[in-house]
Amino acid sequence: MQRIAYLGPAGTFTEAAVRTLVDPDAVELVPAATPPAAMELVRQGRVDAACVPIESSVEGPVPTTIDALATGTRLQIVAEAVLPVRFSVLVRPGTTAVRTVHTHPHAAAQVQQWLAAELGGAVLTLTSSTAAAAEDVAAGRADAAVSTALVGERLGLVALAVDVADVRDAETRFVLLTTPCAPPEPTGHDRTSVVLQLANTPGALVTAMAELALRGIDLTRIESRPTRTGLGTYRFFLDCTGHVSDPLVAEALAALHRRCEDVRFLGSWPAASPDAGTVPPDPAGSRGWVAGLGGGRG
Ligand SMILES: O=C(O)C(=O)Cc1ccccc1
Repeated sequence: MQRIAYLGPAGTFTEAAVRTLVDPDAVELVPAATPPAAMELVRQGRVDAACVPIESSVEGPVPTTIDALATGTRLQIVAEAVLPVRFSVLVRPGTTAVRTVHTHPHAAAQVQQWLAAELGGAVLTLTSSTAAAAEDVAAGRADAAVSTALVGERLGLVALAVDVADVRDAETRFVLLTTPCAPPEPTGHDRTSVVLQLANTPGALVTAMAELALRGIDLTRIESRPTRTGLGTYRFFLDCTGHVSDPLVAEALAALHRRCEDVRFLGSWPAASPDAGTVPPDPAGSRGWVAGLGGGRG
């Protein structure tokens, strides 16, 4: 039976995400304390895959996930799930005053106005997941947790408020990672991701991005993260539409490989949200035109 690690403990949004990506009855789900810990289990061969949150529509990237993707032995994204997130504020039955609140940083970012308005004086502590925060409440280590209704029911907590959100319709993207493998077959709605290490020269980033732009490849995400070797040195995470088997995406990756100090391929996989379209193999028939010149046509 395949073993799949996920950001636990049981009841996290990540568990809900992994359940949409694999048949939960056909795999063993293995909770891990943090995204890097889940990813390390894959690198050590102790699980077959890991599911981790990578970005949210409100707070942007999950830094621990993307840093662990850029360093250590390479892992590859093979699938993604985009989930709407709804928060409940959970307390133990009979709680009358809330002085401490625990939650995950991405949940905190999505309910900060609500917390300030409703629980203004409470001290916020960040936890490794929303379910871990709820466990803290159940164990008496916190008065309230920003978590999910489901975890509240499981732990015998009650909801002080449900459907709490500063921004309506927030979504989080989760990815399924394995050791390097042949990417899943192209579907026509795929996403490709790379991490670039660029020379510290004027125009290096613009030139790299131009390799996509000039081929009509849509850049769907760009992040920079410090390399931790000194101020002013960054890695760039680029997501684009298309699949490594699309000729234009392959050409762009080859050009990036020529231009960058290092390119780490993070995978090509079916996109869950509609921002990823197709990259036509020969827009305007230009390849056909060049091929024809060799035969005296055109
Ligand atoms: O803590 C969780 O339940 C997670 O899966 C991480 C997370 C936290 C907040 C929003 C989306 C994902």
